[in-house]
Amino acid sequence: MNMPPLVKICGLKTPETLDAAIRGGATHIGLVHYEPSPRHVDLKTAAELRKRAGPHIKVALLLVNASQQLTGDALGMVRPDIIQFHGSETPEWLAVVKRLAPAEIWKAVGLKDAETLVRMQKYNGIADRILFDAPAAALPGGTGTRFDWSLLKNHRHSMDWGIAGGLTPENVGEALAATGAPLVDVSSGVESAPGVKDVDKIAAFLKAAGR
Ligand SMILES: O=C(O)c1ccccc1N[C@@H]1O[C@H](COP(=O)(O)O)[C@@H](O)[C@H]1O
Repeated sequence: MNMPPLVKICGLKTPETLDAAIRGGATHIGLVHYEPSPRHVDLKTAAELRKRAGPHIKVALLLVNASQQLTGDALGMVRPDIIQFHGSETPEWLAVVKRLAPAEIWKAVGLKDAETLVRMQKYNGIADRILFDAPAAALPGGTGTRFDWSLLKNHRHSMDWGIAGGLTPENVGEALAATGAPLVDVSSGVESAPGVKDVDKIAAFLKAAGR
């Protein structure tokens, strides 16, 4: 029997929605610390949610082009299992953080075309996982936009990876069949309004993904 994919529910802001993700079998949750996002949580709230999540689910802290100071403060306060870099962070910066922080390093990459798959090789050996997302628009992510899944069809992955961008309870099965992704990440597809998570949609997404 095929193993179910890893599933990350991102952009959680409340204990109730965190509990729904855990109850439904999510393997990862994400906390967004990026002020322009409707899912932004301050570091105190992120630290409280991180504690509530407990040891059995992996917690990712999402940062976008954060300064050295903010990155250090955020890691010190929240102590995430994973740092998800979702901006234009360089491999050199990720390597510095990797040396200093006891956390996995994930790098989101906006998958525009086949050339992107070549360019992202610069993160090989540095990022612990690549997260393919739609190319950045007004916001660098969390916009509910899909990328062309067929770009990954015959790609030979040299790093651990996953997909994000416009996933919903309705299309996650198709996305998994098209890409064979070992991990799916959703944010706006399980919301009733921007930044407002819906516990029923969280449950439906986890079920549709096979959790
Ligand atoms: O969630 C956000 O607001 C966000 C802001 C800035 C960068 C990334 C963000 N979210 C991540 O984007 C992808 C796709 O999200 P969606 O499902 O299309 O809404 C996902 O990894 C989110 O964690």
